[in-house]
Amino acid sequence: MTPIIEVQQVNKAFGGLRVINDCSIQVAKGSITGMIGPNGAGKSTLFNLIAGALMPDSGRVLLEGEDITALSPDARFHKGLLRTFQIAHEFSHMSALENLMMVPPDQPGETLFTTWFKPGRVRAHDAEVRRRALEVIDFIGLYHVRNELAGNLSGGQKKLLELGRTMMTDAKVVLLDEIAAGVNRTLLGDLIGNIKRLNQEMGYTFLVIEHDMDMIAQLCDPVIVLAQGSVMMEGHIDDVQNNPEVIEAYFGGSAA
Ligand SMILES: Nc1ncnc2c1ncn2[C@@H]1O[C@H](COP(=O)(O)OP(=O)(O)OP(=O)(O)O)[C@@H](O)[C@H]1O
Repeated sequence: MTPIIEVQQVNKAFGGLRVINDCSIQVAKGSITGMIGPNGAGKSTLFNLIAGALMPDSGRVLLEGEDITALSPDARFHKGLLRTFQIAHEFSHMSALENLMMVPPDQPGETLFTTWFKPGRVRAHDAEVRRRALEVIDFIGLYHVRNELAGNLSGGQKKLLELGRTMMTDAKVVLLDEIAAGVNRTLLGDLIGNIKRLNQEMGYTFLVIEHDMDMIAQLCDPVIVLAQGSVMMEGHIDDVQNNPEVIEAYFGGSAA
């Protein structure tokens, strides 16, 4: 396999609490890799380390073989590594289509952060951006609500819109953090279908943190199990779910 993301012997502590413990993972290019683990296992922390929101105390993060450990989240975003964001409060009063148009594909000097908070800087009426946004909104099945305010969309529709925002960029790897939470079953089916299409038709690699085992089973292979900040096992979901150590980590002791 060709890794697109490599986490090499990463450690991270908050105060005295060691949350990521000599952790190494590889995400294969073209895969939809799942990450599961009991509450507090360090999944979100690891995501933040990969996305650049946190710096490791030691160890390295590589994207396509390049050491990106010292890069900011913006720099990683421009290299095609991104995570979905909840629709920010400020943008809930804009239409679904406009929300997509706020994400410029590749404008030097513009970042997700600056476009999010300085909408005036974005050429929102650019015909090319609009054309792309219309394509994307059609792809994610929200064409019929394109002019609805984002704030009025259902929880599931918002998740689809978040996924659509990644399509306004030249994403290579998308980190999805609990995207199924609060989404009804019908829209969850749409979400899973879209993630698969983005993977198969557009070559996106996904790393997915999810508590919803159904979604993991339908979507992810392989699945990485994180426990106490390091990898407990990695494999097909069937093997993971039948592994006694994993069952113990989830259901034994005080773990949720
Ligand atoms: N900024 C922080 N400062 C201090 N402790 C933190 C910080 N972020 C996370 N932690 C602690 O690190 C541990 C791992 O948290 P993390 O959110 O990464 O786990 P998780 O596997 O994503 O859990 P969950 O499934 O509940 O979301 C927890 O004990 C948490 O309290």
